[in-house]
Amino acid sequence: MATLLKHSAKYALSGRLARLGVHSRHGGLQCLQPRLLPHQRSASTSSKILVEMDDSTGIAVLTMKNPPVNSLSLDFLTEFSISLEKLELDRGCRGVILTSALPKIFSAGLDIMEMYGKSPEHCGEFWKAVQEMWLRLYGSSMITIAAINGSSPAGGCLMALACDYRIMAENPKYSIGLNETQLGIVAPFWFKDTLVNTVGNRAAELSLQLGLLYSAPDALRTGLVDLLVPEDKVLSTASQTMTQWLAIPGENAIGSNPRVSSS
Ligand SMILES: CCCCCCCCC/C=C/C(=O)SCCNC(=O)CCNC(=O)[C@H](O)C(C)(C)COP(=O)(O)OP(=O)(O)OC[C@H]1O[C@@H](n2cnc3c(N)ncnc32)[C@H](O)[C@@H]1OP(=O)(O)O
Repeated sequence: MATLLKHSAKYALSGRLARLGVHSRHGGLQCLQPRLLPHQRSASTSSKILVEMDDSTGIAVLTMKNPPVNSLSLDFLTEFSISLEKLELDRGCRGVILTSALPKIFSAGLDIMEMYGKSPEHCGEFWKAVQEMWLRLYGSSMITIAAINGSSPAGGCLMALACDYRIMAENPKYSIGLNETQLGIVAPFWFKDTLVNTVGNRAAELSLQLGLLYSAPDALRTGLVDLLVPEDKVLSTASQTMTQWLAIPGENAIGSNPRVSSS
């Protein structure tokens, strides 16, 4: 079941995109430039998300700006999914870097106020939006990199785990992890499997059962993140890393992912 996850998410969305007449944009090798000229950039912004697209590289930076902590409210989730869908439909976009505009916080996870004292209808709508966002991100046919420039508990961590690669600021004060058990939430299967796929069975068991939050160095040791860099280098490193990933021709990077190819 675990290995089916990413494949299922991609399949579900590729089916939907195919119905819209959209096919993979991953073409051959592209000459990528690390620096942009202003006319090569385009930006679109909604109240909670800023999307900056570099047409010369095919790399978009999606910046979350939902103060105070980038919590995943219904409005935020909806804007996020729409932004990602637009990028998915943009044949020029091949990679998305996900980051935060807020100091010290990547995302605090689900907005707890959306789950408190709300009607069953609202809760249903909210949970649907959560799953929609997860499907879009985890199943994206673009390369996705989380540039984690602050703490990222619970759903914030899961958002980063849904990306292909995670780069975190090496600030020991920042923490990341799936601490839902501490909050009385039992992890659904897709949530557990996403962690198992990333850190392996034993680390996932400990992490989930104890609801552990890891410091940045411990997150690297556990494999929860792939790379630590100085705080002011998180975004530039994400761009360089994305350039390497996009240099892999065609869909090989996605097709070579064991989570996809073994299922
Ligand atoms: C891919 C798809 C994925 C899909 C994802 C699917 C996930 C499924 C399961 C996930 C479950 C969850 O995420 S449940 C949510 C779990 N999240 C948490 O428990 C996070 C708790 N928050 C924190 O740890 C901290 O706030 C942290 C983020 C580190 C920031 O600390 P700071 O000291 O800088 O700031 P604070 O003073 O604590 O918080 C500032 C204000 O923000 C509010 N705040 C903090 N967290 C909040 C939150 N989650 N929702 C609403 N509001 C929050 C506080 O109440 C404060 O409000 P004022 O007092 O008014 O100023």
